[in-house]
Amino acid sequence: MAEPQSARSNRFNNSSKKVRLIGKIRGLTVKESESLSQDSKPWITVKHAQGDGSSEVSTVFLNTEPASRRDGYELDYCYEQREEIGQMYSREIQPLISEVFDGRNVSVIALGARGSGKTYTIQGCREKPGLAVLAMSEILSETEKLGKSVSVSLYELTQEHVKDLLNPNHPVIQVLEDAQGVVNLKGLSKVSVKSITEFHNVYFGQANSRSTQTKPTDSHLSNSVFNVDAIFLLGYEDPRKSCRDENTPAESSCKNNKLLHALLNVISAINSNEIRVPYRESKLTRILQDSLGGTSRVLLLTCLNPIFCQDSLSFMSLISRSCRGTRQVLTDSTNRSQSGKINPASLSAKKPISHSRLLSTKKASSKSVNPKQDVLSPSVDKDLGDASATNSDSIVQIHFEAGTLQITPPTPTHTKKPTNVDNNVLTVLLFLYLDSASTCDESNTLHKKNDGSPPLSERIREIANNLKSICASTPSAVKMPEEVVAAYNSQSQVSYNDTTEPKTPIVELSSARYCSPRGTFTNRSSGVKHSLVKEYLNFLNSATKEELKSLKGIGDKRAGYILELRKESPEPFKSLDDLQDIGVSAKQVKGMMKQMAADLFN
Ligand SMILES: Nc1ncnc2c1ncn2[C@@H]1O[C@H](COP(=O)(O)OP(=O)(O)OP(=O)(O)O)[C@@H](O)[C@H]1O
Repeated sequence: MAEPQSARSNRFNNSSKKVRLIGKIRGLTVKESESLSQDSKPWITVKHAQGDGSSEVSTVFLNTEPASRRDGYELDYCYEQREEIGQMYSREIQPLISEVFDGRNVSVIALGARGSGKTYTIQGCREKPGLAVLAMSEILSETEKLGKSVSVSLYELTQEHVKDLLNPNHPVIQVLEDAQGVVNLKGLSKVSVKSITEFHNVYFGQANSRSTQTKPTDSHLSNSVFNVDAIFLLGYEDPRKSCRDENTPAESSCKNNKLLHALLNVISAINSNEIRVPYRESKLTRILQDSLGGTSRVLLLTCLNPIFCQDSLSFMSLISRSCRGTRQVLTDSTNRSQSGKINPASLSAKKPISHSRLLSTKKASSKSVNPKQDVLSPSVDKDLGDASATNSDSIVQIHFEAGTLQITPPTPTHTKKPTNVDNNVLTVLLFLYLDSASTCDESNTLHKKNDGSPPLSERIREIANNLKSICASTPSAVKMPEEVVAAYNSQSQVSYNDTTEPKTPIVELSSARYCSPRGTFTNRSSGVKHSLVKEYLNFLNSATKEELKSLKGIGDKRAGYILELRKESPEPFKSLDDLQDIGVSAKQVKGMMKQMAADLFN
């Protein structure tokens, strides 16, 4: 089943893309097969063709209502229903594993709507192992040959908190960044695995193996450890749908989609070679920073439902936008900001683009650079026997972080970034699971009226009063003594009448805005705005927990999280953008600032 090594290497080494985007249309379940009539046409069709150079491309057509409309999206390759997981593995994953052993980080990220086959593809079941299990099997075999060992960590990301699932108490793990910018999950448990059975036991959550082997520092991991991360995200859901669906908390969907958007924004930025990659948008992307950036390879696997699914359609559109810097699928420019960043608010209104538009966009921007990839994602919290029995809300994503043969030995702190030198150590295996039960409680309180007297408001009011008094005590016109005016006029071509403030003749302001009353007012207002923002950030960087809680939009959890961030870095809030790290959106920030400014006049 495996391809020859030369063929495998070519597929990746010749690629200049940073992110490889592939699709997989899942097979039909028995129930689906029974319910489909013989003559029903598939809603997805795929056309394979030769792309630029020797690469192949697949165009995925989604037949939507009305029946005449067909939307096409271009992927690097799309695996059809008949194509087995084993084929995908040997074409896509196996070559990456070789690269992992050559020292490159690789991420495989599976995304898709509910029921699109992510779990089946990544995790599989005992009879039909998925990509992650096949990959682990190969990694174990390779590391054994090299005399290395593999260890596993398992964690979940809930409401931006990382919890250690291998510790029975599920403690919250701190995400720390050291002076070199290396992200560490402090104290995360690791379990050594020597066989695929042991891996299964850990991966599928068998309690015995967890309770007996979990220690943050495991002595037999001290010298020969291979590092793999697995990330499991929740499935994408169209926000409009979750609002109508009583079984799906809209907040949960919104929170999960936010993480997905943050991830896709990062991928988009990487893909477009942007200088600033927004890793700080979420804890997820901060954790993944080392796995996605640099020379890492990223394989994005989009899973598709074989039966019409609105979420799959929306998701295709979303994913195509995030990857358009490299591979052009159809893109909808109306849903993107100028920077190319995905605007979460626009996602519910996405409109797939026509095929012709897609193809023309592609021509314009199909040049890309180094690809990267990382891991695979399995679902983690349910019985292992049947993929369908696993977590129901999944999107996505597994991620194998690959180390290199020369990596520093693991310490009690899990170090994700492979370093380059001396020790014969690969790295660790992590699993990350995003909790579908997360809520947006705190963000919902952002605009609620708070009866307390926020200390920050008081401080801002004080600043405003000081500014007012300064303005009031500064006359707009100063009457100059006559002798001064006369002396000045005698030396200058410029003459002043006796009611004007002295001015320096050589200074000419380029715009009337600066000297008009309106201009002066605008300048002063922006100064006040700047002071207000600065004071607000100072406050977040220095206030006590109780003081923080007196602010609108900051509850107990968020205040606690701010204190955590301050432990990681003394001044975590340098701009209002940094508030996104505590789950406050740009829109909410704006609302808070407006409210604060309005409070000054109350
Ligand atoms: N290739 C396939 N052949 C047959 N059945 C499949 C295939 N892929 C997936 N299925 C079945 O389709 C259903 C949905 O798949 P799966 O649970 O993997 O989707 P998912 O994307 O992980 O769903 P969720 O987001 O709800 O977790 C399951 O019953 C699974 O067994």
